[in-house]
Amino acid sequence: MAAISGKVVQHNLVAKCCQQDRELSTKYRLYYCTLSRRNLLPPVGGKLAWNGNSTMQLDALSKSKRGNVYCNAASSSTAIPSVEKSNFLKLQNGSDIRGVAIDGVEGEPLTLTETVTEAIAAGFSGWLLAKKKNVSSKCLRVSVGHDSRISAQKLQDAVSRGLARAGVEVIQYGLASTPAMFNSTLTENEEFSCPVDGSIMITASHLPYNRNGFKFFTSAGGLGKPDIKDILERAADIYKNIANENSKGAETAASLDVKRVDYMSVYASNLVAAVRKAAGNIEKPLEGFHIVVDAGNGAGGFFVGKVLEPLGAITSGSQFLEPDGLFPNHIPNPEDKTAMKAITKAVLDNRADLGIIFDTDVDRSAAVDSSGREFNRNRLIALMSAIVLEEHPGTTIVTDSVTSDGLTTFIEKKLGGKHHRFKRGYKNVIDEAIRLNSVGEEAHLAIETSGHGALKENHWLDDGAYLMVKLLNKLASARTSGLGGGSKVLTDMVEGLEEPAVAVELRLKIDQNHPDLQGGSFHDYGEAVLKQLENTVELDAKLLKAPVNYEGVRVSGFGGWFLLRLSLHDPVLPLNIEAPSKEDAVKLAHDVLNAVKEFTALDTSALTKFVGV
Ligand SMILES: O=P(O)(O)OC[C@H]1O[C@H](O)[C@H](O)[C@@H](O)[C@@H]1O
Repeated sequence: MAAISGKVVQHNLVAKCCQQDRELSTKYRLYYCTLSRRNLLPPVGGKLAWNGNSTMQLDALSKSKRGNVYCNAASSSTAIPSVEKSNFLKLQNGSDIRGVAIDGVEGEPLTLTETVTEAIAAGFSGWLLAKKKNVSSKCLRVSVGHDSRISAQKLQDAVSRGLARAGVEVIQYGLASTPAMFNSTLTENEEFSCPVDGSIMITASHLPYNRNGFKFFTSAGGLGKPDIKDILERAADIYKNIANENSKGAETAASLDVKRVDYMSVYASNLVAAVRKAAGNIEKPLEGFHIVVDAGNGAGGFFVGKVLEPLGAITSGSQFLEPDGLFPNHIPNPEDKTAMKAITKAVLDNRADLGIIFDTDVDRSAAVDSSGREFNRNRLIALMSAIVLEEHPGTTIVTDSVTSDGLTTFIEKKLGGKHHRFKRGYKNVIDEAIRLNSVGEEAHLAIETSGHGALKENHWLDDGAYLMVKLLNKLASARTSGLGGGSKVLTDMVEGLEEPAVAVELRLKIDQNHPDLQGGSFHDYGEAVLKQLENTVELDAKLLKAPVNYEGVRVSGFGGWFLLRLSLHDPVLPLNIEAPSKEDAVKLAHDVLNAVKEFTALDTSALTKFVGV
């Protein structure tokens, strides 16, 4: 790891100067930075040494609440396998990176090795540097956090090494939530080394324990698909060098100095402040409310001790708050039926006023009222829309494509807002809301049935915890205005939302190796299936194609609707059906089956089973 032992230590020291640049008054800045750079000594025996005095002086001047930690600079001393560029590109999952980080699951070979991770982090540094024109890499700082996965520590160290290669200052947050990581690019607090120039969250959301991945942020928000591709291309280019250096690891291992900051406390205190402010600056606006949290052993446990308790809530009965990357209790996912059952049971068993559940990295959430009624999917969107439309009458609510017709009626007829049903994908929904505002259409909420949601007032931060803060504000303010306690105020807000008797999602796989693809991509094949369905629908008088639709084929009929579309990530066509009865749902499913049955690479068995053929 020659480069680490030389360049990294040097860069790290110089980066430290840049941080001091931000902290020190002009008078001292030049002196200390010049001093420490001057005292940098050349490599000795494969390692780099420097005169500790200047660093100590700098450290003494720093008021950061942090500790210095040392990662092993080299990950291994064995030969590192080569990785093709195409394999790097396969790690892209929409606007995230996802891969296998733990070996041992049959058919799932390791793709996110430490060296690959290092290369990706170095690729991000390169991308960031290219964005921040006229800034030296040595003046960039990047925060790194992770969820509760068992590969988290290993990848955090690898990310840190990759960043440090480029001379970027690394600030580790340890266990953190995805929204907190984005927030660290916006927070103005030099004591905590904020704002950072970029941020990396190590997470694979609700996926199985062996997976992991990365989300990247700057103050402009989460990176988009083209940025991720750019980072992976850069990573593929750098990989070979890193692998060569890492293969020499044992002889040249050195220590990498990174900072550790308890940023989750800063982030959580902002949430506490938001609730206090909304309640008229009351210290404990939730006093007497019993609220249980289910963190599913992900990163959301902080919400109990750092948010609810300081606000005065009783939190007994909260469960699965301890991080455990094997997720032994249930999948941390508000879309998962078992997970929703678990929080509902906790609410009922504890006679709590409200239940809150988060996904692994806390960018998604759902709630349960005191009677056990779930606020997730369309109902959570209805509730959030009611809250936001009280504050911003007439505003547009942007949602994903699988939202119900009943939700549109509720938002438009009952709440007097406008429902803009867009595409699936939290980033698509948020970007669309930002676009609408930029062309003069006011939109304050972008939210998905998956439990992702972002508000304009919160910098369009995709934040499950902030969604829950909006519910807490409502509880607290209802009581202040004498409307009584409990979660009835929330339940009343979704009164009138029409809900279908049947709502299903069937996921139809495309076999990518099937001869019917004729060497083409699953994407093209999926598009051909959709075109065929569209043509069939046009000839059927009982079916009506949605006049405005942004993805797939959405059709009304038999008192309900269906949407067939391409998955954002997988060779899959998800089919959503909602209908007033099973019989009507089956009729809709039948029409889809008849239209697509000639596509032999499409696995329609779920559909066949549903229609009972
Ligand atoms: O298109 P699908 O396979 O149904 O996946 C769509 C979903 O993928 C991820 O989970 C994203 O975080 C969601 O924002 C998105 O809605």
